[in-house]
Amino acid sequence: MSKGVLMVNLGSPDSTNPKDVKKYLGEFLMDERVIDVPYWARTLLVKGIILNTRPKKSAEAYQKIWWEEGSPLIVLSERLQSKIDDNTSVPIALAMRYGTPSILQGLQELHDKGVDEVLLFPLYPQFAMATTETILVLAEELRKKHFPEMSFTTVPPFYNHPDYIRTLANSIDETLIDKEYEHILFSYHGVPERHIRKSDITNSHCKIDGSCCQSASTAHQFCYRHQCYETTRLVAEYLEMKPNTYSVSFQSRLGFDPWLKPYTDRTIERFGKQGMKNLAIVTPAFVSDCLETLEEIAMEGEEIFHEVGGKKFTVVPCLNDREEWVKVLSRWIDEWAHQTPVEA
Ligand SMILES: C=CC1=C(C)c2cc3[nH]c(cc4nc(cc5[nH]c(cc1n2)c(C)c5CCC(=O)O)C(CCC(=O)O)=C4C)c(C)c3C=C
Ligand SMILES: [Fe+2]
Ligand SMILES: [Fe+2]
Repeated sequence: MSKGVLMVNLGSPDSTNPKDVKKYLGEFLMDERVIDVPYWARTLLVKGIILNTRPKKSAEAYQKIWWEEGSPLIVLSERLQSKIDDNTSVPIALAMRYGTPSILQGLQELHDKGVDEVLLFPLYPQFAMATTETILVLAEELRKKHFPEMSFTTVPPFYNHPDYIRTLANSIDETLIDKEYEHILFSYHGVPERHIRKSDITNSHCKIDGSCCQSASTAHQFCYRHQCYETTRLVAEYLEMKPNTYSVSFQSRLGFDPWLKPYTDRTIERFGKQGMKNLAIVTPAFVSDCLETLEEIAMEGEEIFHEVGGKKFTVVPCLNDREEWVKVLSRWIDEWAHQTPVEA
């Protein structure tokens, strides 16, 4: 048996051309775990409505953050892969759930290197059906179809792993050490409330009323909301943050369904209106900076804050390819690769 790793991130369009953005959004939004309505309704909504207007607007947003080497999300994921590769002897392939390099290409790359035991590594700290689950389902479909001899092990969501919490806390500390700030906002990507109910394996725990996520439940292994609040609680504990100096919000909502609240844009606006002058913001649902952090938070968020009287808006970068994070991931991979199988 030969081992290898497939790291999977979300993906980006091939370029900022509206045609490429449309192709990417089409693949992304037609995923039944992203827009989880019957196929006919999804087709009507995505192909009939969203793809007629959104690609132009999204392309303009991508143009503001695009780098010479390409999409920040892809470039940063490649840098992470390359640095981990330097630290471990295990073959590491990188794939994107949407766009390229695809999961099929990543598995093929590992297969060509003789790998038949794959560590599937979704690059998401918190579980969501629109992120972790869709990667695992597609990878398994492709394995069965193209690589039946392969076996998979999956890296579980690491939202509460001490190594992740410490690395995230250190990155916050490093960014904010000499900065004045009154409050840290932990802004996570949002999901429709319906997704939380669908992922509730008990069918009864999640009430989305603010209390369920604090009472113990087996539902929490698949509860994005619980996992976001846990990441926040553990980082706050690690940094010994005082109550009321930090809070949680959810960004990037799309459409008219209720999404997880409170919404980030409205929270930033409220803080400014209440007289807050120095706000810091961290985005723990993203391990790599991307459109949602570089444009929606660092540009739009800052603009909202300034419009309502805020002065200083400090954004903590994602973990990206920072050294401590590379070391953590390399160690996780090495520990998996060198563990001795448990005897039956
Ligand atoms: C119903 C729509 C969406 C759900 C649900 C959703 C969940 C979700 N997404 C991320 C991470 C990222 N999303 C990004 C971009 C993005 N997300 C949506 C829609 C949903 N996301 C859209 C339409 C877009 C594209 C941009 C736009 O038109 O607004 C990105 C950035 C990609 C990039 O190229 O930089 C990331 C990363 C998570 C973690 C998540 C659920 C927890
Ligand atoms: Fe998203
Ligand atoms: Fe919950």
